[in-house]
Amino acid sequence: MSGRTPALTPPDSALAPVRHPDAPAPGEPIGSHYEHCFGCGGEQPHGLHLAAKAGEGVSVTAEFLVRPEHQGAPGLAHGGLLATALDDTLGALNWLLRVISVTGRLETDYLRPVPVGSVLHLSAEVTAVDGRKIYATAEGRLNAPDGPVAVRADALFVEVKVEHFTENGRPEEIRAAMDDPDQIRRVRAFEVNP
Ligand SMILES: CCCCCCCCCCCCCCCC(=O)SCCNC(=O)CCNC(=O)[C@H](O)C(C)(C)COP(=O)(O)OP(=O)(O)OC[C@H]1O[C@@H](n2cnc3c(N)ncnc32)[C@H](O)[C@@H]1OP(=O)(O)O
Repeated sequence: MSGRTPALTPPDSALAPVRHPDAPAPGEPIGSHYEHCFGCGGEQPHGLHLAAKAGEGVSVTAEFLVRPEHQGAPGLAHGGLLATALDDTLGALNWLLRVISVTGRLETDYLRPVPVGSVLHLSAEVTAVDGRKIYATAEGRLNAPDGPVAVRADALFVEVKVEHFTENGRPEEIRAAMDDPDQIRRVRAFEVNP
């Protein structure tokens, strides 16, 4: 059973997404947006360590090795972590559009169990943009880019300013991020663009 709610169907006024001229080239690694991110950060020992790459158009791919720390049932990935993997892959699309956006809504279909030891091959693409609203879709395939689809999602991301983080994040982490030249460089990549 699957299907998406009307909130995830772009309105007639929505436009086709446009790849930003400074987006990473197809095949180029995108890198983590924050080293402590549970999805893609290198500093999270039990995180998913997703490694995303730019695709063609406004799309990305990523891989997720399911480790024992990611179990829900014995030997199987936890569904919430699979949603995290989809969410974080969708979040990497920010680099193709060169806007900062956050998940407003994420609807996930679980089609097959995902065993520990599997590599989930994820892909995501923006399907439409309507003002601040970014409509996107993602899927995860088992053990090969053309393997069986195990999970899929439709999502609505909403464009935000950097103040979304600086005004809402816990001050300790915000201060540390502001003191980290690499983090500032990442955020500036968005700010210098229209
Ligand atoms: C110094 C450090 C810097 C660090 C720099 C890091 C940079 C790189 C970060 C990348 C990160 C990615 C990581 C992975 C993706 C996450 O996991 S993001 C984390 C999870 N998401 C969140 O925490 C978001 C929490 N929600 C919110 O903050 C607010 O609800 C939102 C989503 C920003 C929207 O609030 P808002 O800005 O007040 O906008 P609002 O007017 O309510 O909505 C705008 C439009 O969207 C629609 N909308 C909003 N929510 C929904 C919804 N749930 N369903 C349907 N429609 C909706 C509204 O109906 C409205 O539509 P229109 O009326 O315009 O037609």
